[in-house]
Amino acid sequence: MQTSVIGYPRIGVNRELKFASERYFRGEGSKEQLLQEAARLRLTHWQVQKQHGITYIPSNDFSLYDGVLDTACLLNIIPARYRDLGLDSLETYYAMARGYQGKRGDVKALAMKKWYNTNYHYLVPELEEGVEIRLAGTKPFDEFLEAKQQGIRTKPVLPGAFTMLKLIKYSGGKQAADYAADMAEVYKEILARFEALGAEWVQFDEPELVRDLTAEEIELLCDLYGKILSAKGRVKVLLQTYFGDVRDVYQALLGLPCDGIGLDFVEGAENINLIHQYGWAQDKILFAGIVSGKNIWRNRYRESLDLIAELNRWVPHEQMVLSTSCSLLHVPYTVRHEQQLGEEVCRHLAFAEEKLAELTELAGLAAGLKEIEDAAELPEAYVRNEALFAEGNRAAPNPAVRAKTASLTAADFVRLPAASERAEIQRARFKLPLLPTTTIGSFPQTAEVRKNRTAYRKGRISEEQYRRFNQEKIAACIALQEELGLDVLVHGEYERNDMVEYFGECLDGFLFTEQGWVQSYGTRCVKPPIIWGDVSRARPITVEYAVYAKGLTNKPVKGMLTGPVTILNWSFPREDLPASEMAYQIALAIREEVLDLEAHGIEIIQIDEAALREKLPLRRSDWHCEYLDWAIPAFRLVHSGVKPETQIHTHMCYSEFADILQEIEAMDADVISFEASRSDLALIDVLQETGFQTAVGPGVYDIHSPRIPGVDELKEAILRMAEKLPAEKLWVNPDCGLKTRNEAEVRGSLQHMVQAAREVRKLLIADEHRRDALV
Ligand SMILES: CN1c2c(nc(N)[nH]c2=O)NC[C@@H]1CNc1ccc(C(=O)N[C@@H](CCC(=O)N[C@@H](CCC(=O)N[C@@H](CCC(=O)O)C(=O)O)C(=O)O)C(=O)O)cc1
Ligand SMILES: N[C@@H](CCS)C(=O)O
Ligand SMILES: [Zn+2]
Repeated sequence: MQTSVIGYPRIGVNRELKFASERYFRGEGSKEQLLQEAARLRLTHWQVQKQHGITYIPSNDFSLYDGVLDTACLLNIIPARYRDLGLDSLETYYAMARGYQGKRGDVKALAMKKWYNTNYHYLVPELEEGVEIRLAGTKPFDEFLEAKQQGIRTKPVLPGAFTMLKLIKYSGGKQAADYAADMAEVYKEILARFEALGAEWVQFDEPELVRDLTAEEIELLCDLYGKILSAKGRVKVLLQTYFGDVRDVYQALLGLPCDGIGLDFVEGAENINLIHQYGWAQDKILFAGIVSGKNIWRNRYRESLDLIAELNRWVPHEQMVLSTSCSLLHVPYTVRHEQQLGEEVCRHLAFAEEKLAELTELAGLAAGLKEIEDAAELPEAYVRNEALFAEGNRAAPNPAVRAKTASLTAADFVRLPAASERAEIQRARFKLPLLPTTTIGSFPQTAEVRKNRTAYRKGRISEEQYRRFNQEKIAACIALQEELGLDVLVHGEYERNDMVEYFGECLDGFLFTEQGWVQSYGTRCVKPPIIWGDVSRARPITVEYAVYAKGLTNKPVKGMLTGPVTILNWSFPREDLPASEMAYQIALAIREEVLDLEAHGIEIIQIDEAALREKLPLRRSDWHCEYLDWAIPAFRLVHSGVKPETQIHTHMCYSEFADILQEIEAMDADVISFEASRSDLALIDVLQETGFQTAVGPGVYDIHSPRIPGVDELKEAILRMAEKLPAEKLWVNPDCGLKTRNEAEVRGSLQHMVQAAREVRKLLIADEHRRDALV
């Protein structure tokens, strides 16, 4: 049986692409050096897949920043404000990705959004009226040729036309359907070019097909592909779906003149039922996504072979290719470099490279499926795999933890008194000014901050030296915030490598990797911890630094924690427990930390739920039973035990919140900060329309861009907020933590933010007085 990989990680085992890009951004490395490193990585990735015997190796899955942005540029979808900078194509690309502030102008970056239900973020293409969709680049063709020159005939991969049309933000009056004909023309041209270059297969990624689709959307899909495939020559087209099932379009897909359909059997359990119900098409190859592209656990061959056997009832062997369930972008490179985890753990793990081996091994076993059923002696690979799973529970259950989650009652999820009553108590306690200013938690994770951590980890400095350094940073951070005049301060999170990995390291039940990097956006990566056993808190985690920071100022200092849903969503979860049980275990551990902070005099505690929206099922019909019914209670469980006067904040980033505002309100926090700036503060309209009650801080500027927002721009943002929402419920803050920025950028931006808040505050108070005088 043949094998296919949907996409491969690209940042580099040692994050080489990140470092080369950031050197280039700082002006320390040339464009040639960056492009050379990129080419080296592409070759390495193709070679490793070839060595593992993968039949269909992807190309154009590589990106210097983001694949959707690459495709927007390829299709000429570049807003005028970036074109007008008059930069070369690479610099224009980075201006769209990161914003630009320099001699040629001052423009914000494109909006950034979560890539479906993952922790990867893509740049939202923006199509202005009058911009012609046309083929305006050669990247996919260049990379195909680059691989071909190395003797590897790849399967080029691009986001499909339907998905692109759905992801684009239309800034004129037109809509997706208005561009269908132009889009189809370009995709036809792309196919013709690949045909001429000698490609056998081209993969169009269509994850939009796993969402709920209307009749018009299905019509748009059929219309698009009817056109794109109408003049197709020999080159074969694979419509690749992932992250769910295609229940709304399965029959329509069978009717399209494509050559292959990729279905996800890991996250799309319903896909097998669709095949049962409607059969398969004789003219199509099934790319069966059976090896998970999201988890880091070994594939259980027996179950996969059972699934293949089941599929074989409708799809003959020769019409089936074994595939990953989605791109391997979402898992780390390889277990080989993990020195600390130990063999007894590592043998259960499969990162990208190990998944390549699994694909090939499984394909070999699947080819002899009949023999496995009949054989007296089972193949060695099969026996080895079964033995691994026969080891049983990897970590024994922790009876104390299980007893706690089992004895939870409804009252444990309710904070008293009601939010409105708490708001009064807290107003009297904190006496904060109108439009209080604060930040989201982290301050710059500079090279020296990381060096300090690395030095401590490697035993080059003592624990005391390590802590002293962090204390000095905290003291400087508090001094800076006082100097800038912020109202609610933070300690800066200098002790944390990452808001989730850090808690993973401090809680029992988690494992963490040394090299398990996964790209989150652009050059930024995370190392998700692994949930291995039952989770509990062995000792206080954040109290010491929080108390230290509080002792340095008379202003309130927010304690800073990561919430259970985010810790769970940004970790690699175990698969032998329901998500709700894992979430409640983590919630109980973080609850202990909340109560400890409160007991040590921390009056405001922020519990970040940055990832709350991320794992919301892609289909609305699945939202409650599968997710929100435990995710919201898990958050409530964390803070329900605090006193009325303790102010609980939460923070969420990079999501579309409009459709779950009711549930967000039900989290019952006292204050919520949202990402809003990069989506043009559109959220505040929805907050207004829905009469959102919780106090909010819709981020007033985008922290992911190095540009420093001007005072006027910030005033305008705050005024827009104050026009729509009651000023006494508004907070002023950046849209996320400041860890990715440098100190000069932070100082400049916060200075402007505080000044803008003060000026708007004055205006509002003057307005109020004027109104009072009139009355
Ligand atoms: C809010 N976001 C987060 C998401 N997911 C998370 N798990 N965490 C998040 O905060 N998803 C949505 C957004 C995404 N945003 C970001 C923002 C920034 C980063 C980021 O900066 N990542 C860092 C890596 C962070 C880290 O773990 N650093 C470690 C390791 C540092 C290191 O490289 N050490 C070197 C030596 C360095 C030296 O000596 O100078 C080494 O050990 O070899 C640490 O600080 O200890 C990044 O660099 O990409 C991610 C997501
Ligand atoms: N407190 C975290 C939240 C990021 S989503 C930070 O400031 O980095
Ligand atoms: Zn955030």
